[in-house]
Amino acid sequence: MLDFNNVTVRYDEAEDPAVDGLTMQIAKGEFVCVLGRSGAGKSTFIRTINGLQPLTGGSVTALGYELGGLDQKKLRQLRSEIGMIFQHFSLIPRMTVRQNVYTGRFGKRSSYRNYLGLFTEEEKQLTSYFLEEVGLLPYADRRVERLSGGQKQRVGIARAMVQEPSILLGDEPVASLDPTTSDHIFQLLRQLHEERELTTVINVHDVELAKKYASRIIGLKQGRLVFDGSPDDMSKADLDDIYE
Ligand SMILES: Nc1ncnc2c1ncn2[C@@H]1O[C@H](COP(=O)(O)OP(=O)(O)OP(=O)(O)O)[C@@H](O)[C@H]1O
Repeated sequence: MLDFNNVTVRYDEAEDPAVDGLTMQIAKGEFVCVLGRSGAGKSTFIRTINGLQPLTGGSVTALGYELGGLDQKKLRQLRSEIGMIFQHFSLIPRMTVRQNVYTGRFGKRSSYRNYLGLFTEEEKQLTSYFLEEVGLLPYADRRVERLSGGQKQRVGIARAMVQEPSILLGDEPVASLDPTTSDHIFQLLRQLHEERELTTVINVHDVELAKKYASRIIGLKQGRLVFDGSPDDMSKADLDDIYE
């Protein structure tokens, strides 16, 4: 499903690489949480999966395609298979909940249809279905700027899901939310992960959330893999090593 082969990313002028020779595979159906200190390379790693982050060395293969070697059309097609949710939601505040969720379909449609805002009956139903799944159907016509942080992230999740992705990525999706809301969001993500048979990779700062919801935990430190195992395998010493 995802294959990382000696992946290295070095930003211009940085002394050390942000991701340093990462080699591993992620299989279909895994729910992976990525842990690490601030600056450990988690966001950079996540962004290599949808081709947002150019590599300095190595290769990433997603769904059988090596990301580095794709033309624009194929890259767009592959990206439409990969949903992403963000820490700061990345929504359009003045648009309604439903309009924001529709934008998740854009990668799957012609620019012409996007420009005219033409949506098929099936796309409308899909949008309503996921708004119901995330508990926001009653808010469908409300502007996003009038929602709470937790509700905004539910919009972000619905937007990713209408894309009908096979892979779901999350870059600190609960870092701006309180602990109870964060737990509810993870519960929802895990539920959708099972229902839609996704492969999920999420960066998270909260170790307890990772232990509760992940099937596999990856620990990064200075861009290197220092832990890779199930939540049950992760000892206090492993955690100390990741965060020291
Ligand atoms: N656009 C950039 N240009 C230069 N250096 C960058 C850039 N983005 C990240 N870095 C550096 O790369 C390293 C890894 O950053 P990254 O954002 O991937 O870490 P992170 O683990 O996601 O951190 P955080 O938890 O704070 O979001 C850091 O040293 C950071 O300063």
